[in-house]
Amino acid sequence: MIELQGLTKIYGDKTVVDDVSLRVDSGEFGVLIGPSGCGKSTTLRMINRLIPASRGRILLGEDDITRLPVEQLRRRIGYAIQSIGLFPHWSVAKNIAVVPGLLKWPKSRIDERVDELMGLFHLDAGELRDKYPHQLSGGQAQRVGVARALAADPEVLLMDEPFGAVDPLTREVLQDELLRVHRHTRKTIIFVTHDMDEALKLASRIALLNAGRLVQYDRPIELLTRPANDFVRSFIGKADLGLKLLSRRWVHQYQQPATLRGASDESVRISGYAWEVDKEGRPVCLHGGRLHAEDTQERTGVTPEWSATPDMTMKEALSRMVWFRVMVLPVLDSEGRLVGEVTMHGVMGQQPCA
Ligand SMILES: Nc1ncnc2c1ncn2[C@@H]1O[C@H](COP(=O)(O)OP(=O)(O)OP(=O)(O)O)[C@@H](O)[C@H]1O
Repeated sequence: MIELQGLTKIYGDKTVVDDVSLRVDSGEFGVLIGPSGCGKSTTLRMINRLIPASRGRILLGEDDITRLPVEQLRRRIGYAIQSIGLFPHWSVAKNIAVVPGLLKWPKSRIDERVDELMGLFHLDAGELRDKYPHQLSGGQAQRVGVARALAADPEVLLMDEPFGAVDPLTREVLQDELLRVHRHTRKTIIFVTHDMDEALKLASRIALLNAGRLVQYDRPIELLTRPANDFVRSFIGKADLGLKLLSRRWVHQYQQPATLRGASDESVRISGYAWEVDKEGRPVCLHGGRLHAEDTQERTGVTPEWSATPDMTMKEALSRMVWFRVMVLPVLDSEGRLVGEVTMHGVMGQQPCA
């Protein structure tokens, strides 16, 4: 657990971190986000004691970090940064082993730990152990940087825009890997980014800073649905707030009972469409339910793409509705049987169930 209490940093007459208080519980994935210059990196550097705080306290578990010997702090807090900072003349293995080496672990334990971490990050130890940083791809170098930060099994991992310099595809892969490693290790993470999509994907809690002050500290869904003020609204809402929101919601939250062909004429009249299913309960086609009046085709064959599953995000379901020009998607179980439907009308008007 990391707790910041009234954390403040003043340079000259400028307060760059201003009375920030927040707590990241054990095993949580906290993300610091905000516009350039809002004080994210300065906050992280104070936590790591790379720079001293002007006021306030930082607790690591029960301990005030200013009272911990520096080598204990380095062991308990891992640090990974965008520029990676790998030593260019050291091999991958030696780079990963920096902190265990400082802690004077026996060689056999260090070797074992290096292999374990390379495995965790899908780095082929046979091929890469003795390579030098300039022989790695950007994604591989980032993995080595994060593996190095985890080498001494710290309680907390601080990450300052670690994926800022890699291409978007590699970035997504690295994000997925980090989520997997987080699930596996349950480390407490504090991650700095200025990319809202990255924050929404990774965070269990997001701290939004502006001009050194903490504006809102909340779960991603709360930030999206209950922004504390206009600054939050404009920071998250600039591009595609609605779609971001639907990327955190799931089909099963919007799912309704399907209207079947042969149901009472009244229910078919109200919904304007009905599903025809085969003997096993798999949908065969939809009668009605198209977006446009010119789509006069009465019976529309159901394909695997034109359907949803309960664990699909509503963003993807909506995208499919738009692509197939339909008002409604069948929701299928793993056997392809019709278990419900989601509708455009439901997305617009209905509060999702918990
Ligand atoms: N050593 C320093 N002396 C004076 N001002 C500093 C110093 N270090 C940082 N600052 C100022 O503190 C403010 C916060 O900087 P910081 O690097 O924490 O911002 P950030 O939110 O991480 O920004 P970015 O997203 O651009 O990396 C900036 O205005 C910066 O110019």
